[in-house]
Amino acid sequence: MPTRYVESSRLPTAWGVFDIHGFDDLEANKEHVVLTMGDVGDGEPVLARVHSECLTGDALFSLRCDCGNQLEAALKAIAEEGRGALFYLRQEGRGIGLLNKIRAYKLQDAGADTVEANEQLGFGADMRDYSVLKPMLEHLKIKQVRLMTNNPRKVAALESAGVAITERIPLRTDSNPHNEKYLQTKGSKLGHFFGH
Ligand SMILES: Nc1nc2c(ncn2[C@@H]2O[C@H](COP(=O)(O)OP(=O)(O)OP(=O)(O)O)[C@@H](O)[C@H]2O)c(=O)[nH]1
Repeated sequence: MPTRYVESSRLPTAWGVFDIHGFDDLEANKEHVVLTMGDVGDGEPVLARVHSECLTGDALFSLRCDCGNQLEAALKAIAEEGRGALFYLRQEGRGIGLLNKIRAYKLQDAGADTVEANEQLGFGADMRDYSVLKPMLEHLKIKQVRLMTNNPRKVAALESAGVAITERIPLRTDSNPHNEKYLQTKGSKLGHFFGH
């Protein structure tokens, strides 16, 4: 059973009330959460965001990435519609974890891009596994989504979880001097979409 999510002072209370659902991912030994608003299990397309954990961007306001701004923009869009779901997956650092992401930042400060830094640490460019989405979507009875993302892998992941993507909604936020190269590399090397 979901319980009420109490918004932080960073989210305007005018956005309304989200429910929070917890999911145990026993295989990966992770705990994920989903914030929902409204009736998401009625079979109609659900405005949705699959967001990967980024402690530095989401909680510590780092400008090195676009994560915090995207999280806020997605919650706002859901609140404006009064219905939707935000899947917050514990896949810190594109799946390499927080400490390795910090190591990768050091390599980026020395000139590597975000993909090269992962490779220099012995990881693939993107180590995320989205298989946990299937039981979460089934539990919430979500069958169709309008997905807020620039990432083609997330579109594929949801499709393979058996969900129809009725629309992909780009989620661009303003760049800054600290994340410009990172955003460029996501476009050139990770295939992120830039437009509709
Ligand atoms: N390894 C690594 N991970 C990073 C770096 N910068 C941000 N991240 C992680 O990248 C992930 C970004 O997640 P999302 O914003 O959900 O996804 P995305 O792939 O950018 O796709 P969108 O849906 O278009 O935002 C988070 O897990 C961040 O911690 C980096 O330089 N190196």
